[in-house]
Amino acid sequence: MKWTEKAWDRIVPIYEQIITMPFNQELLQGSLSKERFKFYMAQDAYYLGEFGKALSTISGRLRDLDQVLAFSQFASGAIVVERALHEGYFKTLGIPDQINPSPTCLLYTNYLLSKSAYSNVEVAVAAVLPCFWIYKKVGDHIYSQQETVKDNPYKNWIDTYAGEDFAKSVQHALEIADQLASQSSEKLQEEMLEAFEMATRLEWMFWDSAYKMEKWSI
Ligand SMILES: Cc1ncc(C[n+]2csc(CCO)c2C)c(N)n1
Repeated sequence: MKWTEKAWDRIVPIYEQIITMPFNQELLQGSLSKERFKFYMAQDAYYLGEFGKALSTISGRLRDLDQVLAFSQFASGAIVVERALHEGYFKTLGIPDQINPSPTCLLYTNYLLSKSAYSNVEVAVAAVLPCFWIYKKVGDHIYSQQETVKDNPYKNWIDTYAGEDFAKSVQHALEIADQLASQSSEKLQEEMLEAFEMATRLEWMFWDSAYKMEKWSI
């Protein structure tokens, strides 16, 4: 069994809950409040910048040059989306340039930055994988259902991760994770699974915190 198959099996219960979260249901229906979407967008822009840095760090730590190149392309992909948000949604929604991360956003980004710098690079790759894979799965799910909803105001955002190029990146990231896992000990593979599960949980929390428009309690 491939490592990625084991990884998916492990997070199926979380994935099933992600699909039915109010944030994603309302995004799909087009009924999500503008306030919540705006909160999400601002936090996501912060997330994307930090995620891009984590991917760059991983890129520099990989040994195989094809993998180095792939991760540096993923990093620029994340920053390009961040820039596009700034040019587009930030202006139309009136989001300020300076974003203070919410507790969950800071938790998730710092988790990824810390894994990318201080864990084995195999574990770091496993930690960033849910970002790709969960968005692909959730995106496909939403995309397949949204035909029923006319004039969804969030259509542009839903389309962001629906293209062929994104599908190829996800496939490539999965292949790299499997290549690395196949050269790793059982113990390291288990550590990779744990990081993958933790980051999946943090994806759930990121949507949940956007729906709640989470604030710092002090
Ligand atoms: C919280 C959060 N998690 C994942 C993504 C999706 N995403 C961000 S960068 C990237 C791949 C490289 O461009 C993908 C798939 C997001 N937008 N926000």
